[in-house]
Amino acid sequence: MSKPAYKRVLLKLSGEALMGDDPYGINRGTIERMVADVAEVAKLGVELAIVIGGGNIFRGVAPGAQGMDRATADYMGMLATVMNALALADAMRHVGITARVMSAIGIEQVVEPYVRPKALQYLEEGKVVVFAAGTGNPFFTTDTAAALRGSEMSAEIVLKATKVDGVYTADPKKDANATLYSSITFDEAIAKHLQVMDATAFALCRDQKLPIKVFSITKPGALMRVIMGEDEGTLVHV
Ligand SMILES: Nc1ncnc2c1ncn2[C@@H]1O[C@H](COP(=O)(O)OP(=O)(O)OP(=O)(O)O)[C@@H](O)[C@H]1O
Ligand SMILES: O=c1ccn([C@@H]2O[C@H](COP(=O)(O)O)[C@@H](O)[C@H]2O)c(=O)[nH]1
Repeated sequence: MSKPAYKRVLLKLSGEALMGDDPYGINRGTIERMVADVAEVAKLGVELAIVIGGGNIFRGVAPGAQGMDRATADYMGMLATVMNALALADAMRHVGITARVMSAIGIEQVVEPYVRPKALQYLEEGKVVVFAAGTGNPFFTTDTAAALRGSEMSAEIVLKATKVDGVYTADPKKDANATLYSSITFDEAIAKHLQVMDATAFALCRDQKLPIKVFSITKPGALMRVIMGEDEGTLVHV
């Protein structure tokens, strides 16, 4: 069997994808399918650092957050990612994968704080590290957290596992004529205002020369094909 294309990756898992067909929250079957994909990769010996989004929970509370102070709402969003991270780590435990959750905001009774050398040690030990609470700062996103933690962990690539199968000329959920890029430069993605990731995340990855692969988390076998270096999704590069 051929070898994985990467030794260490930063996997950004869509929070919104976790709700499956439910209106919000965590769909059991969906998280189990995601974890099965992750477990397959972890068992190959690929070091996995994961950042999880919060759209599945935050979308549920968003109507109540209307008119709120932005920073307060953002802290609520970050807390949503902590819940997802705990659920993800627990689902991994069920399939025999050891995961450690590290939070960017201090809630030490619940999860350990993010400490870079400790996270690196866990990865070297073969544990999956789930980074919760994004960057720990309001006005950012978990995509930027993925770019940040990917850089800090010296990952070879950021894998954005989302609800669409790559980067399109426009949002494919809104424009039926949008076409898929097989690759695109960071500068082009930023200049064209492609909203699949925020510009801060693109800019940080560009400056760190950290490529991004955007692919579908719902497409069976897509994560494994990406890990094996096969043609899947869109590569965003310098
Ligand atoms: N040019 C584009 N190409 C592809 N997707 C795009 C584009 N523009 C906008 N999108 C939208 O971006 C979404 C993915 O990004 P988004 O950050 O919203 O979600 P996520 O990362 O999957 O979820 P979460 O934020 O909960 O983790 C896609 O579902 C798609 O509808
Ligand atoms: O560094 C961060 C990361 C996230 N947030 C807030 O959390 C929600 C959920 O994250 P998604 O990236 O949208 O999944 C986000 O909308 C922000 O409100 C943050 O403030 N800082």
